[in-house]
Order: sequence, then C-alpha cells, then structure tokens
Amino acid sequence: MTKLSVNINKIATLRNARGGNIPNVVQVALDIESFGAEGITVHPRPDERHITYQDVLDLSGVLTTEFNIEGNPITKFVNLVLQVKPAQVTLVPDKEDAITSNAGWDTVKNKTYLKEVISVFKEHNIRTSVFVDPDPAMVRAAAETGADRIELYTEAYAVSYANGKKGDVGSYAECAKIAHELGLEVNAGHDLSLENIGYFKEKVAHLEEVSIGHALIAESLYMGLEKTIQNYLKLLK
Ligand SMILES: CC(=O)[C@@H](O)[C@H](O)COP(=O)(O)O
Ligand SMILES: NCC(=O)COP(=O)(O)O
Repeated sequence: MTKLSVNINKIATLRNARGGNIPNVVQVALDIESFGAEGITVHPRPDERHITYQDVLDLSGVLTTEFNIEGNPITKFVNLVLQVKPAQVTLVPDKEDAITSNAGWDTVKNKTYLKEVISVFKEHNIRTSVFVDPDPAMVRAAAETGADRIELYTEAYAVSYANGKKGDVGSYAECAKIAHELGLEVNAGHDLSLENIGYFKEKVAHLEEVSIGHALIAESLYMGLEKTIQNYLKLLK
C-alpha cells in the first residue's frame, strides 16, 4: 500500500484570495484526514503566497496523521521545521521566484550541504526526504547524504502520460529500485492525478508515499474532497 499525503497549498491559495479565513485551512486539513488521507503536506514558500508560516504552526498542534513540510532549507524554513518537528521534512531546491517546484536537487554538487542540513533534522528525529529527478546518479548521491527517503519529481512522468507515452515511467521504476537497494525509502510527487497515478503505482515498486495537491483539489471541484480522496486510496492500495 502506498500512503496518500494531501498537499493543501491550494486550499490556502483560495483562502488568501480574499484575505479572510474561508476556506479554513486547518478545518479542511482535519476533514481530509477524516476522509482517509494518511498525511498532510504543506510547502510554505518564502513569500507565503499560499501556506503561511503561521498555518504550519496552527496545523502542527492538531493534525493526527503524518505531517510533511516541504521547502528549500533556508534558515527561516529550518527554524520553522525544528519548532514544529513534523514526521517528515522534504528538501526541495526551489528558487524564490519559481511558480512551482521545477527541478530536483543536484545531489552530487550539493552533497556536503545536504549532509549538513540533514544531520540537523536527524538530531531532532525528523525523517528527511530529498526531492530528485529520476536520474540514477542523483539517487546514488542522495543515499550518501544520510537522507531517509527520496521524493521522485514526477512532472516529466505526468507530461509524458498526458502525451500518451506511458513508457516514460521506466526511469522512475529504475530509480525506485536503486533507492530501495541503497536503503532509501521512496516517495513521489508533482502533477500526479487520478488519471496518471494508477499506472505509476503499477509500474514503480517500493512506493511508500505520494503527495498530491494541485490535481486533487481541482478534481474535488467536481467530485468533492471525500470522494476524490477515496478514489485515490483505491488506486494506491
Ligand atoms: C515539491 C513539489 O513537488 C511541489 O509539488 C510543491 O509542493 C507544490 O508547490 P506549489 O503548490 O507551490 O506549486
Ligand atoms: N511533493 C509534491 C506535492 O506535494 C504536490 O504536488 P502537486 O500535486 O501540487 O503538483
């Protein structure tokens, strides 16, 4: 079984559009948990365009499933994660002005830096995951950073699936296998959807967890959050 962590960034985007508290991000997260999701993911960006640092603090006190905080480990982010002590921190090499995450780490070039950051989180018993492209060299170097997991960046898969090239899942399957052999657990995320998740799950072994937000919230506009989450859970069994 692969765990579903729902990324609620887009709930905060909607809330922020009016400056009030509709929808209430914390309440939606609790409802998502009650609908069966096994985790909540947030990605507080430096400009707080969606999830704010205060949201992360508010969520940390009330969530009962696995809390996953994603982001570039700038000092402000590291301090927030250490304060909250979530189950998992996912390190993403985001540029400040990026519209969304658009690349995995170069774990070869950044190995020393990642090792240092990861050791800080490890001292506080926070599981670490490193966001990487489906490239065996990046996976092998990730294993040398001390990380517990990798998160495979799935945008390329989602694009290829939409273009009818299902075979492009091969590099992901290979990287998941290498990661597993090296003792790393495997997460995946970005642009996964009800349409493309089933094939990914079928072809990529050792898939511990997927974090899904953008498509899941869009699909919920038609199906409602509860039914959408249940449909994901069926595909991830
Ligand atoms: C790390 C990752 O893959 C992203 O999908 C991210 O969490 C989404 O961020 P935005 O919601 O800001 O696009
Ligand atoms: N780590 C990926 C994530 O949290 C969700 O990405 P997306 O589904 O919003 O593209």
